[in-house]
Amino acid sequence: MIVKKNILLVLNPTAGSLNVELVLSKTKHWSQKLETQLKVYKTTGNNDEGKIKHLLNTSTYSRILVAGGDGTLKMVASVVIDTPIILGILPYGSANGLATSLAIPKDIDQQLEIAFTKDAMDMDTILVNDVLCVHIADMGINAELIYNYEKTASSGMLGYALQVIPTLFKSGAPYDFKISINDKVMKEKGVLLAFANAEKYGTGARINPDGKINDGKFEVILYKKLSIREILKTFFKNWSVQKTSVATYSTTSVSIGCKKPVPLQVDGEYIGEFKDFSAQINPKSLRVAVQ
Ligand SMILES: Nc1ncnc2c1ncn2[C@@H]1O[C@H](COP(=O)(O)OP(=O)(O)OP(=O)(O)O)[C@@H](O)[C@H]1O
Repeated sequence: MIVKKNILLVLNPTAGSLNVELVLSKTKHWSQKLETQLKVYKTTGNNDEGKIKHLLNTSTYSRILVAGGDGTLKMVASVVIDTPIILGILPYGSANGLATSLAIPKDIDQQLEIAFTKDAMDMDTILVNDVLCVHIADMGINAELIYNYEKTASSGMLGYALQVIPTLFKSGAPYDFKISINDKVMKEKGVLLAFANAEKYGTGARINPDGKINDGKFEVILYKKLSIREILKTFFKNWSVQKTSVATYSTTSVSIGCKKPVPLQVDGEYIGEFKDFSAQINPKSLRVAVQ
């Protein structure tokens, strides 16, 4: 008797750009073709994490395919972190930060081929103030922008762009940062300080050109200045800031103290305002199928 591999599809029916019927029928088709046993779990927004943990306790799954946005992906990642289970990404959110950095294609059949059949990359994750970060976290002006965007009913990139100017008017930036890396302490002023595991934001803007998601390190990137023009340019793929206004440190951990509370966002989600920050790498902690 052939024992079929168990595959779990976690699908968020409310995610930004998801066509539920299409994803379901294509995934079932690939599962039949590859002779796997498919279980579908549709999220409800109500204790999905607990219900997925329960499914994993009752059967052994070799892969979990995640159809949704960054929120759904993070929720599943937090369940499978430090386990051998491989994640397949079907990116259908309004912004798909990790998928952009991993160059997951737009075509559903190509996505499913990767998710079902390709080998896993063991990627690093970061813990930022005890919050799991798979992609990029930052403190300062971008987190203020995300906070203002989440407060309004607007959606999509335009809604986000419209918040740039009002955010800059109200902003608490520049901030005073005391950055401690190993035994070195640096006092710097800046408008944005990022903890970058990946190379690019979901928009495609390359914040961390030398960043590798599986090198056991992350980059602390300090933007000393950012003009309105430069912030607007972060919406475009070919964005790069002038080297003179940026300082980059590659590390496995950092702690940061601020004189006043600074807003923090992790993987596109606003977390809150803090005076003290810490970030540590969790090397090779998440297995993701890539091309
Ligand atoms: N059936 C559901 N009904 C309502 N909300 C849901 C449901 N399933 C999941 N959610 C909510 O969806 C959110 C996660 O959405 P996700 O991030 O995947 O998509 P998105 O918001 O379109 O994408 P992005 O994060 O890329 O902007 C969570 O807040 C979760 O609670």
